[in-house]
Amino acid sequence: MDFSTQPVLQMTQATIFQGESPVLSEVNFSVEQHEFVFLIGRTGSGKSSLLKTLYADLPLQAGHAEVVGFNLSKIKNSEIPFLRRKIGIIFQDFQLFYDRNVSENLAFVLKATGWTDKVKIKERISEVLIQVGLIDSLMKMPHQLSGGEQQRIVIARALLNEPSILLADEPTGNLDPNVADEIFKLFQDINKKGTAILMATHNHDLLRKFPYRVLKCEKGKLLDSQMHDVSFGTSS
Ligand SMILES: Nc1ncnc2c1ncn2[C@@H]1O[C@H](COP(=O)(O)OP(=O)(O)OP(=O)(O)O)[C@@H](O)[C@H]1O
Repeated sequence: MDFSTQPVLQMTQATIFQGESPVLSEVNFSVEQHEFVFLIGRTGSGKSSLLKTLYADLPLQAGHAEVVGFNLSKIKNSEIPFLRRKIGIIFQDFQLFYDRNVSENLAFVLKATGWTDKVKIKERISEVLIQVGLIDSLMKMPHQLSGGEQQRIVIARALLNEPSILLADEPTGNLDPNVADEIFKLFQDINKKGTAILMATHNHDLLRKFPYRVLKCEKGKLLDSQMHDVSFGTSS
């Protein structure tokens, strides 16, 4: 079987819950390996809840979802770290360890995901830092870096285990417009190298500038620009 033709994630008739309350229902969509997809919708419309369900932070209580080969209805707690190894997760707030330098922040993730060979750990850390343009910051503490640089480290951290998809929740939300553009370019480069991207954003400039596919949370449903006429104007 040629796995490159399999969608990297697929949801069928899913309901996204926060506790007992349904947030989105009849969710049907898939993302292919090469795709860059925006996720939009008003505040509180369910973007973060959908992303959290995809990385098994919220349980899938109804419907079907397959993410990087894991069936979310059947996933065991012990399997969740393996799911997250194949998904890179990027938040708006950086969640770096501020008492460890960049190298230690990245090494922590590698060790926690089963890497033991010190030489390989060092090599992989260098590779991802080169990819995000921050190899010179290897020994710096996070507070010595700008917001944009910290976000690059977070992206480097997400890339460590060569994920099939990056799930990004407002990754440019706290950054100046110029810095946000640079970070966005980095996501595009990563996508061109074959990693799918699903990015929640309120940034209408990005939506206007880049004609990627759009998923929109609206009135408890998920609209897909491949099938529906999705307007950007009401998504903030
Ligand atoms: N931890 C939680 N417990 C209970 N309800 C929650 C929780 N987090 C979010 N909700 C509710 O779920 C709904 C969807 O919220 P969610 O955070 O997914 O929206 P969002 O589209 O990501 O919003 P934003 O753009 O502001 O990040 C909202 O009604 C929200 O109040």
